[in-house]
Amino acid sequence: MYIALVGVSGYSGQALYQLLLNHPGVEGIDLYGHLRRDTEAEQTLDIAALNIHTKITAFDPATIMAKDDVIFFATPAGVTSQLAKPFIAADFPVIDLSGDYRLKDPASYTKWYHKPAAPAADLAKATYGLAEFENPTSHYIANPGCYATATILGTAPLLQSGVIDLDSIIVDAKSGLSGAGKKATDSSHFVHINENLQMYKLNEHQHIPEIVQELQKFNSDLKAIQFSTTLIPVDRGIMATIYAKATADLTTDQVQALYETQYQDKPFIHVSATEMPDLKRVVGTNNCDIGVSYNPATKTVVIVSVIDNLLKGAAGQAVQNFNKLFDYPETTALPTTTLGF
Ligand SMILES: NC(=O)C1=CN([C@@H]2O[C@H](COP(=O)(O)OP(=O)(O)OC[C@H]3O[C@@H](n4cnc5c(N)ncnc54)[C@H](OP(=O)(O)O)[C@@H]3O)[C@@H](O)[C@H]2O)C=CC1
Ligand SMILES: CC(=O)N[C@@H](CCC(=O)OP(=O)(O)O)C(=O)O
Repeated sequence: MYIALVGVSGYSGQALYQLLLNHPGVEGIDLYGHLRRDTEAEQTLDIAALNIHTKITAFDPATIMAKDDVIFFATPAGVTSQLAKPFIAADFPVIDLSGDYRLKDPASYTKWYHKPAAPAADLAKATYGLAEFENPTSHYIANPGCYATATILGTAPLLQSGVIDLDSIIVDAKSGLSGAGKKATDSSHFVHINENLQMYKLNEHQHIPEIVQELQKFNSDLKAIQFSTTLIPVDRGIMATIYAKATADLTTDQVQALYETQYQDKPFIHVSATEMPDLKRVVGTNNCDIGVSYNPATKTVVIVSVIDNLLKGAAGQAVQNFNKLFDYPETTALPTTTLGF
Protein backbone atom coordinates (compact mmCIF):
# COMPACT_ATOMS: atom_id res chain seq x y z
CA MET A 1 0.00 0.00 0.00
CA TYR A 2 1.04 3.60 -0.56
CA ILE A 3 0.81 5.93 2.40
CA ALA A 4 0.44 9.71 2.56
CA LEU A 5 1.72 11.27 5.79
CA VAL A 6 1.24 14.89 6.78
CA GLY A 7 3.24 16.19 9.76
CA VAL A 8 6.43 14.10 9.62
CA SER A 9 8.49 16.98 11.00
CA GLY A 10 6.55 16.72 14.29
CA TYR A 11 7.11 14.30 17.15
CA SER A 12 4.25 11.90 16.50
CA GLY A 13 4.75 12.17 12.72
CA GLN A 14 8.34 11.03 13.13
CA ALA A 15 7.31 8.12 15.31
CA LEU A 16 4.67 7.19 12.73
CA TYR A 17 7.12 7.39 9.83
CA GLN A 18 9.54 5.06 11.62
CA LEU A 19 6.81 2.50 12.33
CA LEU A 20 5.47 2.60 8.77
CA LEU A 21 8.96 2.16 7.27
CA ASN A 22 9.03 -1.25 8.96
CA HIS A 23 5.50 -2.30 7.99
CA PRO A 24 5.49 -5.23 5.54
CA GLY A 25 2.31 -3.99 3.86
CA VAL A 26 3.72 -0.55 3.09
CA GLU A 27 5.30 -0.18 -0.35
CA GLY A 28 5.92 3.55 -0.21
CA ILE A 29 5.41 6.59 2.03
CA ASP A 30 4.80 10.02 0.49
CA LEU A 31 5.40 12.93 2.82
CA TYR A 32 3.35 16.10 2.51
CA GLY A 33 3.42 19.31 4.46
CA HIS A 34 3.14 23.05 4.36
CA LEU A 35 6.24 24.40 2.68
CA ARG A 36 7.98 27.31 4.26
CA ARG A 37 8.55 29.05 0.93
CA ASP A 38 5.62 29.29 -1.49
CA THR A 39 8.03 29.30 -4.43
CA GLU A 40 9.35 25.78 -3.75
CA ALA A 41 7.63 22.59 -4.85
CA GLU A 42 9.36 20.45 -2.24
CA GLN A 43 11.69 20.59 0.74
CA THR A 44 14.17 18.15 2.18
CA LEU A 45 13.67 16.96 5.71
CA ASP A 46 16.90 16.01 7.47
CA ILE A 47 16.67 14.38 10.87
CA ALA A 48 20.15 12.96 11.31
CA ALA A 49 19.42 11.13 14.56
CA LEU A 50 16.65 9.15 12.89
CA ASN A 51 18.46 8.80 9.56
CA ILE A 52 15.61 10.58 7.84
CA HIS A 53 16.72 12.49 4.72
CA THR A 54 13.73 12.72 2.49
CA LYS A 55 11.47 15.01 0.44
CA ILE A 56 8.33 16.70 1.66
CA THR A 57 6.04 17.90 -1.11
CA ALA A 58 3.25 20.45 -0.95
CA PHE A 59 -0.02 19.12 0.42
CA ASP A 60 -2.40 18.52 -2.47
CA PRO A 61 -5.53 16.37 -1.95
CA ALA A 62 -5.97 15.49 -5.65
CA THR A 63 -2.38 14.23 -5.97
CA ILE A 64 -2.69 12.25 -2.74
CA MET A 65 -5.97 10.59 -3.70
CA ALA A 66 -4.53 9.62 -7.10
CA LYS A 67 -1.24 8.28 -5.74
CA ASP A 68 -1.87 6.93 -2.25
CA ASP A 69 -4.27 4.49 -0.58
CA VAL A 70 -4.64 6.13 2.85
CA ILE A 71 -3.63 9.39 4.53
CA PHE A 72 -2.35 9.90 8.09
CA PHE A 73 -2.65 13.37 9.63
CA ALA A 74 -0.14 14.07 12.42
CA THR A 75 -1.05 17.75 12.39
CA PRO A 76 -2.39 20.06 15.09
CA ALA A 77 -6.02 20.32 16.14
CA GLY A 78 -7.70 23.05 14.12
CA VAL A 79 -5.35 22.43 11.17
CA THR A 80 -6.43 18.84 10.51
CA SER A 81 -10.13 19.66 10.03
CA GLN A 82 -9.16 22.20 7.38
CA LEU A 83 -7.00 19.68 5.51
CA ALA A 84 -9.29 16.65 5.84
CA LYS A 85 -12.46 17.98 4.18
CA PRO A 86 -11.85 16.71 0.59
CA PHE A 87 -10.90 13.26 1.87
CA ILE A 88 -14.11 12.99 3.89
CA ALA A 89 -16.13 14.14 0.89
CA ALA A 90 -14.50 11.41 -1.25
CA ASP A 91 -14.72 8.76 1.51
CA PHE A 92 -10.94 8.32 1.17
CA PRO A 93 -9.35 6.46 4.14
CA VAL A 94 -7.99 8.81 6.82
CA ILE A 95 -6.25 8.10 10.12
CA ASP A 96 -6.19 11.31 12.13
CA LEU A 97 -3.97 11.72 15.19
CA SER A 98 -5.48 15.07 16.15
CA GLY A 99 -8.49 15.79 18.34
CA ASP A 100 -10.56 17.34 15.55
CA TYR A 101 -12.99 14.46 14.94
CA ARG A 102 -13.08 12.72 18.32
CA LEU A 103 -15.94 14.67 19.89
CA LYS A 104 -19.35 14.07 18.33
CA ASP A 105 -20.77 17.39 19.54
CA PRO A 106 -19.37 20.44 17.68
CA ALA A 107 -20.32 22.78 20.55
CA SER A 108 -18.28 20.67 22.95
CA TYR A 109 -15.26 20.82 20.60
CA THR A 110 -15.48 24.62 20.40
CA LYS A 111 -15.81 24.89 24.17
CA TRP A 112 -12.83 22.68 25.02
CA TYR A 113 -10.49 23.32 22.06
CA HIS A 114 -11.35 27.03 21.67
CA LYS A 115 -11.46 26.60 17.90
CA PRO A 116 -14.19 26.25 15.25
CA ALA A 117 -15.45 22.67 15.00
CA ALA A 118 -15.73 20.49 11.92
CA PRO A 119 -19.33 20.16 10.62
CA ALA A 120 -21.48 17.75 12.66
CA ALA A 121 -22.13 15.64 9.53
CA ASP A 122 -18.37 15.09 9.13
CA LEU A 123 -17.93 14.35 12.84
CA ALA A 124 -20.61 11.67 12.49
CA LYS A 125 -18.54 9.93 9.81
CA ALA A 126 -15.56 9.39 12.13
CA THR A 127 -14.97 6.18 14.09
CA TYR A 128 -13.34 6.79 17.48
CA GLY A 129 -10.31 4.54 17.26
CA LEU A 130 -9.60 3.14 20.71
CA ALA A 131 -8.32 -0.03 19.12
CA GLU A 132 -9.00 -2.41 22.03
CA PHE A 133 -12.71 -1.62 21.94
CA GLU A 134 -13.62 -0.27 18.51
CA ASN A 135 -13.54 -1.77 15.04
CA PRO A 136 -13.46 0.68 12.14
CA THR A 137 -17.00 1.30 10.92
CA SER A 138 -16.03 4.07 8.52
CA HIS A 139 -13.04 5.26 6.51
CA TYR A 140 -12.27 8.09 8.95
CA ILE A 141 -10.46 6.99 12.11
CA ALA A 142 -10.21 9.58 14.90
CA ASN A 143 -7.21 8.27 16.80
CA PRO A 144 -7.69 8.82 20.56
CA GLY A 145 -5.83 11.37 22.66
CA CYS A 146 -2.85 10.20 24.69
CA TYR A 147 -4.27 10.92 28.15
CA ALA A 148 -7.66 9.61 26.98
CA THR A 149 -6.12 6.30 25.88
CA ALA A 150 -4.44 5.66 29.23
CA THR A 151 -7.50 6.78 31.20
CA ILE A 152 -10.19 4.91 29.25
CA LEU A 153 -8.21 1.65 29.16
CA GLY A 154 -7.65 2.01 32.90
CA THR A 155 -11.28 2.81 33.78
CA ALA A 156 -13.51 0.89 31.35
CA PRO A 157 -13.54 -2.48 33.20
CA LEU A 158 -14.68 -0.75 36.42
CA LEU A 159 -17.56 0.94 34.62
CA GLN A 160 -18.58 -2.16 32.75
CA SER A 161 -18.74 -4.26 35.91
CA GLY A 162 -20.68 -1.68 37.95
CA VAL A 163 -18.50 -2.04 41.06
CA ILE A 164 -17.77 1.66 41.60
CA ASP A 165 -19.67 4.78 42.56
CA LEU A 166 -19.92 6.73 39.27
CA ASP A 167 -19.55 10.09 41.03
CA SER A 168 -16.27 9.15 42.63
CA ILE A 169 -13.80 8.82 39.73
CA ILE A 170 -10.64 10.89 40.13
CA VAL A 171 -7.81 10.73 37.57
CA ASP A 172 -4.39 12.19 38.31
CA ALA A 173 -2.50 12.01 35.01
CA LYS A 174 1.09 12.93 34.28
CA SER A 175 2.88 13.34 30.96
CA GLY A 176 6.38 13.76 29.61
CA LEU A 177 7.11 16.81 27.52
CA SER A 178 6.90 15.27 24.04
CA GLY A 179 3.13 15.12 24.62
CA ALA A 180 3.08 18.86 23.99
CA GLY A 181 4.65 18.55 20.51
CA LYS A 182 7.90 20.02 19.27
CA LYS A 183 7.07 23.71 19.58
CA ALA A 184 9.01 25.34 22.43
CA THR A 185 7.09 27.52 24.87
CA ASP A 186 7.97 29.33 28.11
CA SER A 187 6.56 26.44 30.11
CA SER A 188 8.58 23.87 28.14
CA HIS A 189 11.88 25.71 28.66
CA PHE A 190 14.52 23.38 30.17
CA VAL A 191 14.99 25.59 33.22
CA HIS A 192 11.28 25.45 33.96
CA ILE A 193 10.75 21.74 33.27
CA ASN A 194 13.93 20.30 34.76
CA GLU A 195 13.56 19.19 38.41
CA ASN A 196 10.02 20.52 38.47
CA LEU A 197 6.40 19.34 38.34
CA GLN A 198 3.73 21.56 36.85
CA MET A 199 -0.02 21.05 36.92
CA TYR A 200 -1.77 22.60 33.92
CA LYS A 201 -5.21 23.07 32.30
CA LEU A 202 -6.85 22.12 35.62
CA ASN A 203 -10.51 21.24 34.92
CA GLU A 204 -10.01 22.63 31.40
CA HIS A 205 -8.15 19.85 29.65
CA GLN A 206 -9.53 19.02 26.18
CA HIS A 207 -9.42 15.29 26.89
CA ILE A 208 -12.08 15.56 29.65
CA PRO A 209 -15.08 15.57 27.25
CA GLU A 210 -13.42 12.87 25.11
CA ILE A 211 -12.96 10.58 28.12
CA VAL A 212 -16.51 11.16 29.40
CA GLN A 213 -18.02 10.66 25.91
CA GLU A 214 -16.21 7.35 25.50
CA LEU A 215 -16.69 6.06 29.06
CA GLN A 216 -20.43 6.65 28.68
CA LYS A 217 -20.35 3.77 26.16
CA PHE A 218 -19.56 1.51 29.12
CA ASN A 219 -22.04 3.13 31.51
CA SER A 220 -24.42 5.76 30.17
CA ASP A 221 -25.15 7.04 33.70
CA LEU A 222 -21.66 8.49 34.04
CA LYS A 223 -21.88 12.30 34.19
CA ALA A 224 -18.37 13.59 34.91
CA ILE A 225 -14.89 12.70 36.12
CA GLN A 226 -12.35 14.71 38.09
CA PHE A 227 -9.27 14.85 35.85
CA SER A 228 -5.97 16.65 36.27
CA THR A 229 -2.79 16.78 34.22
CA THR A 230 0.79 17.37 35.33
CA LEU A 231 3.92 17.89 33.24
CA ILE A 232 6.83 15.81 34.45
CA PRO A 233 10.50 16.15 33.45
CA VAL A 234 10.77 13.11 31.17
CA ASP A 235 10.82 12.93 27.35
CA ARG A 236 7.94 10.51 26.86
CA GLY A 237 5.42 8.50 28.81
CA ILE A 238 2.04 8.99 30.48
CA MET A 239 0.92 7.68 33.85
CA ALA A 240 -2.76 7.96 34.74
CA THR A 241 -3.54 7.11 38.37
CA ILE A 242 -7.25 6.44 38.75
CA TYR A 243 -9.13 6.38 42.05
CA ALA A 244 -12.77 5.32 42.54
CA LYS A 245 -14.91 4.33 45.53
CA ALA A 246 -16.31 0.80 45.55
CA THR A 247 -20.06 0.36 46.00
CA ALA A 248 -19.56 -2.89 47.96
CA ASP A 249 -16.65 -4.72 49.57
CA LEU A 250 -14.09 -5.90 47.03
CA THR A 251 -10.66 -7.52 46.99
CA THR A 252 -7.66 -6.82 44.82
CA ASP A 253 -8.06 -10.32 43.37
CA GLN A 254 -11.61 -9.48 42.25
CA VAL A 255 -10.47 -6.24 40.61
CA GLN A 256 -7.62 -8.07 38.91
CA ALA A 257 -10.04 -10.69 37.59
CA LEU A 258 -12.23 -7.96 36.03
CA TYR A 259 -9.26 -6.54 34.15
CA GLU A 260 -7.84 -9.89 33.11
CA THR A 261 -11.20 -10.97 31.73
CA GLN A 262 -11.65 -7.70 29.86
CA TYR A 263 -8.21 -7.72 28.30
CA GLN A 264 -7.49 -11.45 27.90
CA ASP A 265 -7.34 -11.26 24.08
CA LYS A 266 -5.64 -7.86 23.87
CA PRO A 267 -1.97 -8.27 22.97
CA PHE A 268 -0.84 -4.79 24.06
CA ILE A 269 -2.52 -4.70 27.49
CA HIS A 270 -0.81 -6.21 30.54
CA VAL A 271 -2.48 -6.37 33.93
CA SER A 272 -0.71 -6.83 37.26
CA ALA A 273 -1.77 -6.68 40.89
CA THR A 274 1.60 -7.48 42.38
CA GLU A 275 3.65 -4.72 40.79
CA MET A 276 2.53 -1.22 39.86
CA PRO A 277 3.81 -0.35 36.36
CA ASP A 278 6.26 2.46 35.73
CA LEU A 279 6.97 4.47 32.59
CA LYS A 280 10.12 2.61 31.57
CA ARG A 281 8.09 -0.58 31.16
CA VAL A 282 6.20 0.91 28.24
CA VAL A 283 8.33 3.65 26.69
CA GLY A 284 9.31 2.53 23.19
CA THR A 285 6.36 0.09 22.99
CA ASN A 286 2.70 0.13 21.96
CA ASN A 287 1.75 -1.43 25.29
CA CYS A 288 -0.56 -0.19 28.01
CA ASP A 289 0.44 -1.68 31.37
CA ILE A 290 -2.19 -1.55 34.09
CA GLY A 291 -1.66 -2.04 37.80
CA VAL A 292 -4.69 -2.75 39.98
CA SER A 293 -5.22 -2.53 43.72
CA TYR A 294 -8.01 -2.27 46.29
CA ASN A 295 -7.74 -0.56 49.67
CA PRO A 296 -10.40 -1.96 52.04
CA ALA A 297 -9.68 0.74 54.65
CA THR A 298 -10.94 3.48 52.32
CA LYS A 299 -13.04 1.30 49.98
CA THR A 300 -10.99 2.75 47.12
CA VAL A 301 -9.95 1.05 43.89
CA VAL A 302 -6.60 2.37 42.63
CA ILE A 303 -5.59 1.75 39.00
CA VAL A 304 -2.29 2.80 37.43
CA SER A 305 -2.28 2.93 33.61
CA VAL A 306 0.94 3.72 31.71
CA ILE A 307 1.62 4.21 28.01
CA ASP A 308 4.18 5.79 25.69
CA ASN A 309 2.34 8.94 24.57
CA LEU A 310 3.98 8.88 21.12
CA LEU A 311 3.22 5.18 20.50
CA LYS A 312 0.08 3.78 22.16
CA GLY A 313 -0.95 7.43 22.74
CA ALA A 314 -0.46 8.48 19.09
CA ALA A 315 1.56 6.84 16.28
CA GLY A 316 1.47 3.25 17.57
CA GLN A 317 -2.29 3.24 18.01
CA ALA A 318 -2.59 4.89 14.57
CA VAL A 319 -0.71 1.93 13.05
CA GLN A 320 -2.85 -0.47 15.13
CA ASN A 321 -5.90 1.20 13.56
CA PHE A 322 -4.30 0.99 10.11
CA ASN A 323 -3.81 -2.73 10.70
CA LYS A 324 -7.44 -3.14 11.70
CA LEU A 325 -8.78 -1.03 8.82
CA PHE A 326 -6.81 -2.96 6.20
CA ASP A 327 -6.95 -6.44 7.77
CA TYR A 328 -3.31 -6.85 8.77
CA PRO A 329 -2.66 -8.70 12.04
CA GLU A 330 -3.25 -6.09 14.75
CA THR A 331 0.32 -6.27 16.08
CA THR A 332 2.07 -5.79 12.71
CA ALA A 333 5.05 -3.38 12.91
CA LEU A 334 4.33 -2.47 16.53
CA PRO A 335 7.02 -2.78 19.23
CA THR A 336 6.20 -4.62 22.45
CA THR A 337 9.57 -4.80 24.20
CA THR A 338 11.30 -1.97 26.04
CA LEU A 339 14.95 -1.10 26.16
CA GLY A 340 14.94 -3.03 29.39
CA PHE A 341 16.41 -0.71 32.02
N1 LIG B 1 2.68 14.44 20.98
C1 LIG B 1 1.84 13.54 21.46
O1 LIG B 1 2.18 12.78 22.40
C2 LIG B 1 0.48 13.37 20.89
C3 LIG B 1 0.01 14.16 19.88
N2 LIG B 1 -1.27 13.99 19.39
C4 LIG B 1 -1.77 14.83 18.33
O2 LIG B 1 -1.04 14.55 17.12
C5 LIG B 1 -0.92 15.75 16.36
C6 LIG B 1 0.56 16.05 16.13
O3 LIG B 1 1.16 16.23 17.40
P1 LIG B 1 2.71 16.42 17.62
O4 LIG B 1 3.46 15.48 16.78
O5 LIG B 1 2.91 16.43 19.08
O6 LIG B 1 2.89 17.91 17.05
P2 LIG B 1 4.18 18.70 16.58
O7 LIG B 1 3.95 20.13 16.98
O8 LIG B 1 5.40 18.05 17.09
O9 LIG B 1 4.11 18.58 14.98
C7 LIG B 1 3.08 19.15 14.25
C8 LIG B 1 3.26 18.80 12.79
O10 LIG B 1 2.19 19.38 12.03
C9 LIG B 1 2.75 20.12 10.94
N3 LIG B 1 1.87 21.23 10.59
C10 LIG B 1 1.51 22.27 11.37
N4 LIG B 1 0.67 23.08 10.70
C11 LIG B 1 0.49 22.50 9.46
C12 LIG B 1 -0.27 22.87 8.30
N5 LIG B 1 -1.02 23.96 8.28
N6 LIG B 1 -0.21 22.06 7.21
C13 LIG B 1 0.56 20.94 7.22
N7 LIG B 1 1.30 20.55 8.29
C14 LIG B 1 1.26 21.33 9.40
C15 LIG B 1 4.09 20.59 11.47
O11 LIG B 1 4.92 20.95 10.36
P3 LIG B 1 6.12 22.03 10.48
O12 LIG B 1 7.25 21.33 11.18
O13 LIG B 1 6.43 22.34 9.07
O14 LIG B 1 5.57 23.19 11.25
C16 LIG B 1 4.56 19.34 12.19
O15 LIG B 1 5.07 18.42 11.26
C17 LIG B 1 -1.63 16.85 17.15
O16 LIG B 1 -2.94 16.99 16.71
C18 LIG B 1 -1.59 16.31 18.58
O17 LIG B 1 -2.60 16.84 19.37
C19 LIG B 1 -2.09 13.01 19.86
C20 LIG B 1 -1.68 12.18 20.85
C21 LIG B 1 -0.37 12.33 21.48
C1 LIG C 1 2.10 17.33 27.71
C2 LIG C 1 1.03 18.00 26.90
O1 LIG C 1 0.98 19.21 26.78
N1 LIG C 1 0.17 17.19 26.31
C3 LIG C 1 -0.89 17.70 25.47
C4 LIG C 1 -1.57 16.54 24.84
C5 LIG C 1 -1.77 16.93 23.42
C6 LIG C 1 -2.66 16.04 22.68
O2 LIG C 1 -2.54 14.86 22.65
O3 LIG C 1 -3.58 16.72 22.08
P1 LIG C 1 -4.94 16.19 21.48
O4 LIG C 1 -5.05 14.76 21.85
O5 LIG C 1 -5.97 17.01 22.11
O6 LIG C 1 -4.83 16.34 20.03
C7 LIG C 1 -1.91 18.49 26.26
O7 LIG C 1 -2.05 18.23 27.45
O8 LIG C 1 -2.63 19.27 25.64
